[in-house]
Amino acid sequence: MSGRETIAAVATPPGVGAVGIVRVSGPAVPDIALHLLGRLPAPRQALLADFRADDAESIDQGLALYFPAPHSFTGEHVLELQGHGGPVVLDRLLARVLALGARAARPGEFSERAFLEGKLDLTRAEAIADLIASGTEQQARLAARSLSGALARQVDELLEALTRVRVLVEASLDFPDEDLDPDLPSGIAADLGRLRTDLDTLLITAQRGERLRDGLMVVLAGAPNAGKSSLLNALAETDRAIVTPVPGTTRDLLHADVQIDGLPLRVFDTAGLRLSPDPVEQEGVRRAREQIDRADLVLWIVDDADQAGDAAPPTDLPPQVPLLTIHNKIDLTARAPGEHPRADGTMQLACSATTGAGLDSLRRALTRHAGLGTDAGGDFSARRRHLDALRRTREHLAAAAQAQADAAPPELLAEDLRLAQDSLGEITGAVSSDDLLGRIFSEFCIGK
Ligand SMILES: Nc1nc2c(c(=O)[nH]1)N(C=O)[C@@H](CNc1ccc(C(=O)N[C@@H](CCC(=O)O)C(=O)O)cc1)CN2
Ligand SMILES: Nc1nc2c(ncn2[C@@H]2O[C@H](COP(=O)(O)OP(=O)(O)OP(=O)(O)O)[C@@H](O)[C@H]2O)c(=O)[nH]1
Ligand SMILES: [Mg+2]
Repeated sequence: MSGRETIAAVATPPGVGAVGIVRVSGPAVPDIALHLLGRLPAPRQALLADFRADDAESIDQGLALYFPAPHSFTGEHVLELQGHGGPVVLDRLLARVLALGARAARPGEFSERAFLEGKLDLTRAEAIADLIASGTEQQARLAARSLSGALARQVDELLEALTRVRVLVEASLDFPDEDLDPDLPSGIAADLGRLRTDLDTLLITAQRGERLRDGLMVVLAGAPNAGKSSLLNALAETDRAIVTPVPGTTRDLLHADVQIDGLPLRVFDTAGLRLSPDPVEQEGVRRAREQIDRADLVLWIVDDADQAGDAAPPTDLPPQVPLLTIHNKIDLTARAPGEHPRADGTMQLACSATTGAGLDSLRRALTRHAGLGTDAGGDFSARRRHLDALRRTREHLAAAAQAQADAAPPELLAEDLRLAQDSLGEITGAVSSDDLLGRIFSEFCIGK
């Protein structure tokens, strides 16, 4: 810690508030406190004091809190100056602290130091940012669970199990001529099997957590005039998109952010897919297809009157994107609203954008698609970064299991396990690189 610079920032949001906080962290804190307050506050005890300018005149009267290292948020010496919440007061206070030897903190730098000082693992640091940014109660609840360590604990348990297997394998490498337990290979196989099952379970929970954090991208697609724009408006309860009886009305991509039971959705309206001589419409169709490729879910909209019975969606859609067929305009036909099983076992959903019939079923189908239909009590918020690391871990473990089954040289098995451990360790930061840390903490707000 010594030798590190002392950082400072306004920790409260810009604008006017009852109270505003300047936070300072680093080795120069005691010295800064002496100059600014005339004395060092007793540790962790609020001190009412004048915050003094260099001419000893008072900038503000406020509460000062001193957290000596290592018992602070960052693990360094921390000084909190809780003044009156006006932008000019806080700017003057920050300028004074900078003049006394601190430098302005970069976004996320306090949390980064907390991580580097071992106060927070990466999932908890990310959970702080997610908690602050959460837009729904559900997101806030899950982020709070991650902040309590729900993800970190499970990753640590897996890391421990993985380490135990590695120890067994490395032992057989280091002492190849010893009389090792003849049951060792089957023991390793069993441990590996359990590890892979536990990892898959964690991956499923993390996927749900990621969907709740980032939301689902849902794309409305289909033939012109099917009622895509009308459905966007109905789901968003606005007049976001232009609706006319003219096929080919929508050309640009439009989207609306919609919340269903705390699940954030970004719903895209697209140009109706058809061959058109009109270059503007062609471009619209190109953009629609691009968006379909990126979707978490495509709602394929058909006009119920146009479609006899079990209409199958076109075959030129990307096979990896899940698709739900929606029969719209059922107010004009005899079809009952809600879900109907199709002959091939998949579902189709019937609704009317005009009357609203069947829209509740559609909303339920959307939350079910996000994996939120069930009680999710053990959940936590997760990020794409965590999913990537879990998936890479899974691949390395699969390779390890294969090497084991093939009775491959133990060096290969050991290497796969080492790679698996590195990938898993990235999640909490047990294994990390400067590049990774830079990417994570630069997304935080200043003062955090
Ligand atoms: N005024 C204020 N409120 C705040 C924060 C802050 O920094 N200042 N926080 C900041 O984001 C959050 C609280 N998080 C904190 C986490 C750890 C410590 C801390 O002092 N930890 C020491 C002592 C622990 C103990 O006494 O049990 C440590 O970990 O050693 C302080 C705040 C939210 N509210
Ligand atoms: N009766 C009835 N009419 C509907 C319904 N949904 C949409 N329409 C009508 O169908 C026509 C086309 O609706 P849009 O929402 O513009 O259809 P679209 O799929 O966005 O069409 P394009 O943008 O041209 O691809 C309009 O006249 C709508 O009022 C419905 O559920 N019932
Ligand atoms: Mg439209």
